[in-house]
This record gives sequence, C-alpha cells and structure tokens, in this order.
Amino acid sequence: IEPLDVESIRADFPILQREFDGEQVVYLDNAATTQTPEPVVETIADYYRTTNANVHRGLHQLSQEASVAYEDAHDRVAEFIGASGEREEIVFTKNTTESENLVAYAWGLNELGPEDEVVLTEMEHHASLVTWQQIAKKTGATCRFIRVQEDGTLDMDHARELIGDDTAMVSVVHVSNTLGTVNPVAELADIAHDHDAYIFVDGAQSVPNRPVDVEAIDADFLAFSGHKMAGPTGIGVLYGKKHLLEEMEPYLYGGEMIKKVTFEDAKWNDLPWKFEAGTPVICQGIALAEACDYLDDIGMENVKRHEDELAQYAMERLQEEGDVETYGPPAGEERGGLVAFNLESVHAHDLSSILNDSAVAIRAGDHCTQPLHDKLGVAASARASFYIYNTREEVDKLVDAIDDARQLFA
Ligand SMILES: Cc1ncc(COP(=O)(O)O)c(CN[C@@H]2CONC2=O)c1O
Repeated sequence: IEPLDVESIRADFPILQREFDGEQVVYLDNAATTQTPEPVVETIADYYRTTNANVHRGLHQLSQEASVAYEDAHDRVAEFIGASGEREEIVFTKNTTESENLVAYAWGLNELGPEDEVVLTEMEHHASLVTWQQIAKKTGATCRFIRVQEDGTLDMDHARELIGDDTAMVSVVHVSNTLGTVNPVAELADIAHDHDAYIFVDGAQSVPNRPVDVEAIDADFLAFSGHKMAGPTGIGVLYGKKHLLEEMEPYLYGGEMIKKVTFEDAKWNDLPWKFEAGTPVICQGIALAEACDYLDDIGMENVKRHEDELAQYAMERLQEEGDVETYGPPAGEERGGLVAFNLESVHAHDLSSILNDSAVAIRAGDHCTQPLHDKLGVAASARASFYIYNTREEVDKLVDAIDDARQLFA
C-alpha cells in the first residue's frame, strides 16, 4: 500500500482551484458527492462529440459503437466489485435510491406478506429505511431495526435475535454516512442466509471508498452511486445475484426491456436489460467505467488507507478543545472517511455557514438519517467527509474555521 500522490490527483480536479473571496475551496462534502476528475469529464465530452447515439444495436455505426461501450461498461463495473456474472448482474439505475426501490418494488411488493419481516438497522439512510418501511406498509410485512450501540457499532447480539425464520430480507448499510461505522456485512449475510433470508447491502459509502467484493460478502443485492465515486450524477448501480435477477419481475415497463410484445402480453429481454426500461443512462454508464479505471489506478486499498488517516486525524484535532461532540466509533476505532460532529452551543447549520465564510465546504443536517439523529438526541449534525484529493492541511483549515465559529459565539 503506497501513499497517494495527492498533488498529482488534485491536478485532475480543476474545481479544487476555485476561490471564494480569495480563499481556496476546502471541499469536505464527499459523502454527499465527490468531484469529477478530468479523465471522466473528457470521457463525457468525447462521448457527446464523437459517439452519441441511442443504444441496443441500431443498424448504424454510431449506435453500434455506443451500444458496445454502454454494454461493456456493465462488465467494467462488475469487475470493480467482483461480480463474476459480469453484465448480467449489473443494472444501471439513476442512483442508489432507485436501486433500493427497484428491489423493494420488483421483489418486495411481490414476495412480502403479513408474516414476513424486513430487518434494517437504526443507522439506515432514508433510501433504504423509508423504502422498506413503505413497502412493508403496502404488503403488511413488519420492519425491525437492529440497535446501534453507544460506540456507534451495531449490536450484533440484537441482530442475531432479530434475524430469524420470519425474516425475508436484511437491508443494511455497509458504511454509515453519519456515524462512519463499518458494519460486518459478510457476517450479517451469513446470519441472513442461515435463516433463508436475502441481504441487501447499501454500498453508497463503501464501494467508492474501500475494496468491496460482493462475492466475498455473499450479498444478494448491493447498491451504490456513480457520483460518489468520481463519476457523474444520474447513474446508480444495482448488483444482484444472477439467479435472483432472473426470477424477479421488472417494475418499470416500456421499450428496450422487452423481447416480444403483442396486444395481449410481453416477453422480457435478457439480463440486465430487463431492468433498464427506455433510453438508459448511456453516457453516464460509459463515464462510470472510466471512473472505475481512475480509482483502480490509484488502488482501492490506498483510497481506504488515505481516508482512514484523514478521518482519524480529524477525530484527533476535533477533540482537542473538548467542546466538540463527534458521533460514531471513538478515535482509533475503525471508521469510514467521514466524521459527523457538533460544536457546543452552535447549531450545525450556523457552523456550516461560518465555515463557508472560509470556503470550507461541509454538510449540516440530518444526512437523510433522521431516526438516527432522533436516537442521538440531536436535530442536526455537521459532517466532514474525505476523498482522494483531501489533505491534512485541509483538516487543519476545517479546525481553524471551527475556531472562528467558537470565537464568534463565545
Ligand atoms: C449510505 C447512503 N445510502 C444511500 C444514499 C443515496 O444515494 P443517492 O442520493 O445517490 O441515491 C446515500 C447518499 N448520501 C447522502 C446524500 O447527501 N449526503 C449524504 O450523506 C448514502 O450516503
């Protein structure tokens, strides 16, 4: 594992040179969305300049080229997460949220009933929590929530208690976008499978940030977003085991997802096209494949270590004054590349706008985890989240800007 050459990486992100009132931007909102490197931007521009056409093998050269690039992008993404079924296990959606909804509607609505349970965790993002909660209401199924412990980790004894013979689906976030907690998803998959339940892993904050091997986890489904991994917005990925996707009915109907249509009925297309109705996210898919190349050139172990270092350094610095409460595992314990926190007597929204005065960009709010914030007993939190182009000096600038707020509200 070698240290990242952050300076040469930063050269790929011209946006990081932007200045607000003479202050260079310090972009620490990567859990919300990451910036886009030149090679990915070039891929997007080149596509529209040279290859743009509608896919699924129109009978002309441009469509052939666009179709091959789009279809191959599925194989590239499959390789990035260790899906040996290649394109047949990779559905391109709009984002993680749509990927969660696809399984909740296409599988959940048909398979869940009043005797079934869906086991979630208290740290789920609304993309899974609200989705399964609403599908459970429609089907009469019951949602159960694995407890989060004081130190931000999952109560695995409680997980073993909740996951049982009535469990049909376990849906769990791999890395919490609020706590930074890294959940033992392979162990949870084992427990789910021991009870013939499926497991859906929300990989939005893990696939972009650390090596993820869907087959090592033995996930039945896994979702993530292109815009969180140096790719464009407008594309998400649903990984599903091939035999499960084969058995599942589609939930979006239209062109491209069919093989044969009569006035009476329709036959579905092969995987993954069965789940990609209408004109798909062609350019975004091709750009996401480029983002996979960009990240693999750096090495996902190296990405993980870089983020680990910055997150631990931030934990250390934030706790120096004693008036900052951080959430999730304590300093020194494993966490993803993010820290949510509150500065005593300063509301997170006020803090983030003061940080913005110093061109420090963080997120403030509930991070789409309102039930978790209720449990933490706070209405909102500030959150700094790191990626491949951030530096220790930027953590220092964050801490200096927090000190400005401390002085202002003293
Ligand atoms: C753990 C997790 N799951 C699902 C999502 C939904 O992803 P899409 O928005 O791409 O569908 C997010 C997005 N993270 C939110 C978005 O902004 N700030 C966050 O932490 C997330 O962090």
